[in-house]
Parts: sequence; structure tokens; C-alpha cells
Amino acid sequence: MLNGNVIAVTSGKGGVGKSTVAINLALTLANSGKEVALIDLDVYGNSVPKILNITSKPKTMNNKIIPVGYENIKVMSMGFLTKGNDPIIWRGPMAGKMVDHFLDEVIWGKVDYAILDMPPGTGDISLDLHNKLPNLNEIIVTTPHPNAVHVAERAGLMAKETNHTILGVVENMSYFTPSLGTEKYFLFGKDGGQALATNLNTELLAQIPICYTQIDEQPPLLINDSPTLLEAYQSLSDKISRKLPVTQKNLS
Ligand SMILES: Nc1ncnc2c1ncn2[C@@H]1O[C@H](COP(=O)(O)OP(=O)(O)OP(=O)(O)O)[C@@H](O)[C@H]1O
Repeated sequence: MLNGNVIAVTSGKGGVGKSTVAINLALTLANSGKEVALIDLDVYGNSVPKILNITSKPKTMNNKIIPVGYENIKVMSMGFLTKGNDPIIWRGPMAGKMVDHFLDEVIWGKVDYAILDMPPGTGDISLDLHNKLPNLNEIIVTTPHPNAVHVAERAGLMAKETNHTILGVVENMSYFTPSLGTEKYFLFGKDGGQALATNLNTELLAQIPICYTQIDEQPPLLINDSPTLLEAYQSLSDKISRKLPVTQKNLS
């Protein structure tokens, strides 16, 4: 059974960087000595195995699943259980059952922080989780773009309706700074994350810049690839550790 502080990383729209934020927050918390689980609950659009380049599959013991280790985090994803890039064609209740398995049937061991990469929006899986984990904490991810903010607000309102704790808002892809300059270019608009935080009566936890390398390379996705990302996520993870300290309960 999953234990520790459970943090759902959620958003309204897809593509705003929810998985990227969930993964980097998990890695940063783990680097500071915490026991961290990362659970990819984006059943239909899972991307954690691809981003982390994990090709191994989880093993089982006594009919329970052993999560896959990546650096010092324990990872579970729907992507581990499918063949190649096969699409998952399930109806809501089946997907809900898989979520139950991930929470109850995996040998998680001691966990200080469980980071859940949620599906975008307010669909069946989100609703199931809201009911299953009454003590859920939530981080709402948005870009500064007004459309993303508008849709993310719905995810925030769902968290409020179910009495979950909103830890705050992470604004991703906030701005772009060219490599030879210091000026910030607000490509997707400005202050959308702050507006969302104000509307939800919560805090803006971080503004994560658009990261890039050369035009013909992949953008750096992980803290290990970019000092800028590392700094942004260090500050985010410090804030989360202060808001949700590891208690004796988690150490048992
Ligand atoms: N700060 C950033 N700078 C540059 N690229 C980024 C940044 N954050 C995310 N990306 C890129 O944006 C794309 C979408 O990110 P990600 O998959 O994390 O979004 P998501 O919200 O989880 O999407 P979905 O809900 O569709 O799974 C990816 O290609 C990712 O590499």
C-alpha cells in the first residue's frame, strides 16, 4: 500500500509539461535524500518510461509488483505493461482498476513522497483518485497562456470541491532567454501562473523557463541536463519539503 505524502501533479490541458514537472520534482526530492515514488497515472497518454528512457519491465513477487528503479526513485507506469507503443483502449472502470493496482498491489516500501503524474483534465481517473485518496495534495501545472490557465482553473476547482490540499501552481514554459542574453521573452503571455494562483487562493510555487539547446537537439528535459532546470526544481522541491515535512509516520 502506498504511504507517505501523496502529491498529484495535475493540469487542465495536455502538453503543458505535467509529466516533465512530476519527473523533475521526483528526482530533485530524491537527490535531497528523500524516498520517492513516481507513479505515471496518465493511463492513455503515459510518457514517463519514454522521457526516462526506461526499457526494463517491473518484476513480480508473491503476485505483487516490484516497481522499476530509476536512479534513486521507484517508478510505475502503465507504459511498462504494454507492448511497445501499443495504444491503451480501455473504458473508464478498467483504467480505474489499474489505478487501484498501482496504489495497492505494488511493493512500494518506505515512501516519503509519492508523486502522481495525472492524466490531463477532470476525467474518470482523476475523479476516482479524488475519491480514493482523500488526503491528496495537488500541484497545478499551467503555461502562462490564458487558455491553459482557464482550463487549469477547472482542475483546481475540482481539487477544492473534493477538499484536497492545493500546494500551489507551477508555471511552466514561463519565458525564454537566449543563450547570449539575459532578457526574458514571454512567448506564451505573462503572469498567467500568478493569475491562476490568485484565483485558486494559493501560491505560485515556481516559474520554469523554456529550456533549449541547439536547434537540432532535443530540449533538455531533466535536471541533470540543465543547470537552469536544476535551480528551478531545487527551489520547488525545497518549498514542497517545507509544506509537507517528512513525519515519523512516513519513516515506519
Ligand atoms: N520548460 C520546458 N522547456 C522546454 N520544453 C518543455 C518544457 N517543459 C516541457 N517541455 C516539453 O513540452 C512537451 C510536453 O511536456 P509533457 O509531456 O511534460 O507535458 P504533459 O502536460 O505531461 O503532456 P500530456 O498531458 O500530453 O502527457 C514535451 O515535449 C516536453 O519536452
